[in-house]
Amino acid sequence: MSRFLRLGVNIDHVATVRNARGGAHPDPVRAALLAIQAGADGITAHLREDRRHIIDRDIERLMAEIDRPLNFEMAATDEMLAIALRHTPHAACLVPEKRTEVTTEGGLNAVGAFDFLTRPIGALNDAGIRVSLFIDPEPAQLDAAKALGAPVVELHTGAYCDAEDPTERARELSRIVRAAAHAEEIGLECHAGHGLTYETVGSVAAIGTIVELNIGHFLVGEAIFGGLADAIRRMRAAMDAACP
Ligand SMILES: CC(=O)[C@@H](O)[C@H](O)COP(=O)(O)O
Ligand SMILES: NCC(=O)COP(=O)(O)O
Repeated sequence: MSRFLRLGVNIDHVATVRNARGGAHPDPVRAALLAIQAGADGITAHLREDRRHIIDRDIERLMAEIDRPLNFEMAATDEMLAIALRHTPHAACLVPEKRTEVTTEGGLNAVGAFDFLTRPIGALNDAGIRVSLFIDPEPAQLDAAKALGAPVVELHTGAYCDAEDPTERARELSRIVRAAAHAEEIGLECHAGHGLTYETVGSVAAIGTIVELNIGHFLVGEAIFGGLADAIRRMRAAMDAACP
């Protein structure tokens, strides 16, 4: 039997389209419910400090209306920590944020921001929220995550997905493979995500120590052409086909 790899569907960019007109349509919570029906094992939503896509009310509604784990992506700020502690989602994934970036450009610097991260990680752990750190696939970052008491890391797959040159893509994939092996060696649960597509997902899904993938932007884009449920089912099939 193949191993089970969870698919978390990120609905941020349903909210991007909604916010383009400032109204209520398309509703990201409706998208989350549809994603679950289509096979999502969890929902991921990133409440950015500038609220460019997901807004506070979306998080309140997701907590009330979905019956699958919510992975709440957040910057490690006092404001976001208070929101996480108020809602107590299943998981909180700490991500770096820059106001001017178009998307999350790199991983959290768990090594450099070690002292700064100690308090929010401790508070989330104490509240029973499963803490994950969104980091680049670097062993030193995983070691810092472990030392900080985070039980989970999510490896940033953006550099691998964005690489156009096959040699560079292979190099980026090996970094992910090595980091995922290191996660198992030091006892961290390993997730991955960012920029994954039908084309790039297989090589990451094939890494046996990764147990969850979080995928959003590509699925929302594909939904324009064939519907969200169909895109999720195709992604699930691509993951299953690659699972050892
Ligand atoms: C941390 C991460 O990877 C997600 O937040 C996702 O990329 C969607 O949000 P943005 O596109 O706004 O970064
Ligand atoms: N943490 C990664 C995520 O949730 C989805 O990233 P993307 O597929 O929207 O790039």
